[in-house]
Amino acid sequence: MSMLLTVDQITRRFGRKPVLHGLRFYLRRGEVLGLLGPNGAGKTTALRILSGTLAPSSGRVLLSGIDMQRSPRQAKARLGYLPERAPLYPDMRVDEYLAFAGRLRRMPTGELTEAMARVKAQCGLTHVGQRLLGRLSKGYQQRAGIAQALIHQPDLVILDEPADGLDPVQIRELRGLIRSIAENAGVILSSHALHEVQASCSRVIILHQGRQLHEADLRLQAAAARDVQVRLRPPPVLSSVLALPPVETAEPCGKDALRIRLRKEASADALARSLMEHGYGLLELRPCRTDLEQVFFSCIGMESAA
Ligand SMILES: Nc1ncnc2c1ncn2[C@@H]1O[C@H](COP(=O)(O)OP(=O)(O)OP(=O)(O)O)[C@@H](O)[C@H]1O
Repeated sequence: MSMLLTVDQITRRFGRKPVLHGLRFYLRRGEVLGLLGPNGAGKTTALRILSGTLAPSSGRVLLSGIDMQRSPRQAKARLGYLPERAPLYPDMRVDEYLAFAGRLRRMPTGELTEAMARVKAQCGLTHVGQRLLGRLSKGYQQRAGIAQALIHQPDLVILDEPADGLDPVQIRELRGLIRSIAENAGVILSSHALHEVQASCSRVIILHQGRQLHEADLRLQAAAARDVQVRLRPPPVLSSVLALPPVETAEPCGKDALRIRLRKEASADALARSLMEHGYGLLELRPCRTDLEQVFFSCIGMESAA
């Protein structure tokens, strides 16, 4: 996969106050990268720099190899951006708004009609084209904000706190929409909610006080969530455990104990049954902790139990 976005040692100061300290990361097409951090961590500032609406104090942003500062028009033509406060005009109808967004992107009329139908279908807006933006629910307003960011089929889509203020149903719909966007583009979103990033993103960067403190592949974390530790009597024979249907992988971890990764469709109950059917007594079976929550809270200097 080729590199879609390269962020190279970005810093930013406001007056004498440093707000970002040397951010460095990359993004590939098809990835959803989450910038996770508490309020004031620098997420919005970072996204504004990536979207070309704010200049960095130093460092470079390359989008498909195009330097954002040297060739801003070419670079911006390849990205769609939904700021923290969606740029909506309450007196515009959804169709008028999307047409306006397309004209700002200099799309020819013929192309625009097709593009509007496409983004409305993708964002679930087809039946509200004639509704005023100001009369839509927060969830639909957010969809309209995302639709304007997608109108020109960008390679990179940047969403600042897209789930903020949405109810649980709207959040679930948003997650589906983000997945559909990532089929054709790279996505970066910011959030202060760990569970939101875990649900939507393939990779996460934890930001705190403008510093990039941790980076993790969430697909590996998701697999790790299927890990359990078992202690068995008699002491387990690895090959016999590996042959059990619920088991994807197994490795010894201490006396009479194994760390087992369950197959996607398997449950811990099925594993327990299977082990007992094969003559093992179960002394212990417990889920292995995924450590992202612990890492997040230790990054921001709080205990995870807080
Ligand atoms: N235009 C500005 N002038 C001065 N300081 C600013 C400006 N914009 C942001 N800051 C400061 O930069 C720091 C990072 O702000 P930023 O909005 O990027 O954080 P954030 O992680 O997006 O927070 P939130 O989740 O609250 O939106 C904060 O201390 C903020 O007060």
